[in-house]
Amino acid sequence: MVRPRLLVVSMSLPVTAKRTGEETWSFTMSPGGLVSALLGLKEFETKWIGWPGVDVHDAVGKKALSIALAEKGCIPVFLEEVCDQYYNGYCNNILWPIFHYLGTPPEYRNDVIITYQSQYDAYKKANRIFFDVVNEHYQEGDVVWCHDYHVMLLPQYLKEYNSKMKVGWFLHTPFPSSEMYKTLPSRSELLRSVLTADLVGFHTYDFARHFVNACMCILGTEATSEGVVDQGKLTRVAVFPIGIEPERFINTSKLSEVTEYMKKFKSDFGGRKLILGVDRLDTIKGIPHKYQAFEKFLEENEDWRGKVLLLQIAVPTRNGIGEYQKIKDQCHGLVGRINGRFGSISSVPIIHLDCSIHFHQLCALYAITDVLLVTSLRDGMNLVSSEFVACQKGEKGVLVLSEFAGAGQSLGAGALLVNPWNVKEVSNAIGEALSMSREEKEKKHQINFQYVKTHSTQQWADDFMNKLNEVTSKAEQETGKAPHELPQHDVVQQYSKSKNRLLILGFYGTLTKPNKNQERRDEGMNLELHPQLKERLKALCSDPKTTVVVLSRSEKSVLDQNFGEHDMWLAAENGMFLRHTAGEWVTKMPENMNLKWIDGVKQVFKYFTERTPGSYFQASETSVVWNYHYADAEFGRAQAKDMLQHLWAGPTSNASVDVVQGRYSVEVHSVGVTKGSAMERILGEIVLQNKSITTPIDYVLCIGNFLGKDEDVYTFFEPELTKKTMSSPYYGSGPLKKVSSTLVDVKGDNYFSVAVGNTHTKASYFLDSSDDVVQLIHKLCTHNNP
Ligand SMILES: O=P(O)(O)OC[C@H]1O[C@H](O[C@H]2O[C@H](CO)[C@@H](O)[C@H](O)[C@H]2O)[C@H](O)[C@@H](O)[C@@H]1O
Ligand SMILES: O=c1ccn([C@@H]2O[C@H](COP(=O)(O)OP(=O)(O)O)[C@@H](O)[C@H]2O)c(=O)[nH]1
Repeated sequence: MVRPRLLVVSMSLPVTAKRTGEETWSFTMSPGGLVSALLGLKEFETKWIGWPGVDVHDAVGKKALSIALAEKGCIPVFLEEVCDQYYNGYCNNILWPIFHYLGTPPEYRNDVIITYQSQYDAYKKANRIFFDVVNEHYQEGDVVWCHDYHVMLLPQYLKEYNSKMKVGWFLHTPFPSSEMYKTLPSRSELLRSVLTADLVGFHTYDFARHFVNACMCILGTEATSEGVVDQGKLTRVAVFPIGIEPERFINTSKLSEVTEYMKKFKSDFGGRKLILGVDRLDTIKGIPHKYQAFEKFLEENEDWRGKVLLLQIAVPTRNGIGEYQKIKDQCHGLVGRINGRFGSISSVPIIHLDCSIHFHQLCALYAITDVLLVTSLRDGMNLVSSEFVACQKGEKGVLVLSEFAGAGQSLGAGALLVNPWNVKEVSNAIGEALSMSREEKEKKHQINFQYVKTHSTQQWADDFMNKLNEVTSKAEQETGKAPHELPQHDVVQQYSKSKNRLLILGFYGTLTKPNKNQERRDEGMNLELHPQLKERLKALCSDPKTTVVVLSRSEKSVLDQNFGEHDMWLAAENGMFLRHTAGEWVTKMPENMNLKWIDGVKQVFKYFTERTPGSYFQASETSVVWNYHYADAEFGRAQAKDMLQHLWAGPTSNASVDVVQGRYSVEVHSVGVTKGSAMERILGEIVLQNKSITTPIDYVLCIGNFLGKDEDVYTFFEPELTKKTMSSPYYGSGPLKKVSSTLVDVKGDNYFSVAVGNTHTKASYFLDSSDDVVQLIHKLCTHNNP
């Protein structure tokens, strides 16, 4: 099978560069799990795009570094002056703490606007720089795999530029509950961008669920078992727990150098039991909590004093950030205190090392460890746990693992899970691990070893890529059916040529002001006519060759209020009532329409409104709608489900009604009340009142932001369907009889059906927002005089 080339994009490259001369560079491996994990991708032709860990300002240096990195399959991204504000600022001081439930750091609380905004600007700039580099190296067919919170805007930049690029985004950290995520000022922009990717991946179900939930609460998208649906477009969201490259650890542990280290360390530690900690010195790793728990253990277990050593490898990280300096001091203080309390002339209970160690030493330590202690307060996965499992030999050690690490979900069965905030619990777990029987330790180890062996990095990447390919090939199949961007030039040209035009316009989302933030809570507010439309509509409607119909689900009074002054047709309640603004309302309900169900439905809606804060309902003459735009989204949805049960069991059980679920609404109306079905009657009335009509309608433009059930209006005028409709009994016996053969003359090039803000539609074309509708109307009314 030919695999596509893979462009991996992450903030850091796997190597950190150091300048050794004008044109010479040396490299060390970058720390952290993301790098370790991605180095395990062997079966793809991979180019890695990222920051080389240094600022380079001169062209000679950049060129030399690019050449040296190219030999390692790496492409540098030079971030220059934005680097500090971007990496230390927005990424690691805003996104990182929020994603790990630490909240916004204190310094931002007094300086939210300046600090936040300048750092977010740097974030945007940096993402643009990443975009430029990806673009420069992208070849058709490549897959672009974006990693982590550093590049959340990248999917959007890539897709805007080339919608055919296959783009995946994977988050290595937790995605927090929406309650925490909501505090981020740029919350919706980041979510929207991530949703443009073809596939979005997380380590655990919790993180995926939180993401889907945040989209639902903040953007008002829908959740399905496959992912997030926004305006009909589905973004797949799935869970891919990362692994390690087990063979690398297993084989390295067998090397003689490693065996030598094992012997040496054992002798250095003087027969004491070894508790090991390996973490970047990061606030989320809970190192102070680990020390406090160990102190408690020593306090309560006098017998173990002098017989156990806690060795903590605290790998330096993010030195440019104040919080990371503080945590270092805090750890040093605690170690001093505990060593002072429980140490002796010949030994101390804690060795804390502020450094990284050689891979062979790391494997040797993993191999001889009795207890690996992981007390992360939050951790995306924690690969150290898996590495420890892979390296264990002889009598096995025990994994004590924080329940707040992603690894807790995959290695929990073979570990002692702990809440790192509960010092006593961790202390007890240390005791339990140290005294566990050999058999029990072996049993636990085997469970985890099987998992680690079978869930490799390669497997993880294969799963992600297979899913991405599946998703994108499905999307390609569907692209043929997708609507095209409205060719506005043709729309205007055909308009100029035509003699009798019909314009059918929706109201909400079509002629109202667009929701700028694109957040759910703003949706219910935009019920007023777009401010730039008034004059333009006036001009449009005063053209004698143009008939304008506003076809909305709104009530008569709302249409009167917004459009009463123009020379046009108003079709309220999805066409159940119709009037020309010069005349009175007439009822256009089908005969024998039974509306007896309305009172019962109103009672159910009233009941749920009282019990759902922020919800409300509106009853018109032919339908009842319950809205929960302003209610808690998740609760609103649960209530809506419950409401459906009540409706089906009660007032709608024997009634001929449709119950339609909108994004934040439940609507009940008589069967078949759709905009498309109303079109026939509307057209009949227009013709009837326009007795002098001599020219057939030779231009139809239908624009809306309609519910799925109302999209039948887009197909109503399609040339083949129009012919069918013309010969239907309705026309034969009704008011259109006389003009039926000459009523509508649309052949396709003079018919435009347009969905606003929705590319998953039956309409042939789309426009992005009502701002575009305003522009278009402007062009139509100035077509002779632009
Ligand atoms: O490059 P740094 O800023 O120094 O940070 C190192 C990496 O830390 C984070 O790693 C995460 O990825 C691991 C693998 O998926 C996961 O096991 C761990 O729980 C995470 O914390 C960060 O997400 C990376 O971007 C950094 O490179
Ligand atoms: O001196 C060291 C010790 C460990 N590690 C590696 O750092 C990674 C830590 O990954 P983890 O997922 O546990 O946490 P992260 O640092 O990514 O948050 C592991 O692969 C370790 O082998 C390292 O780079 N240098």
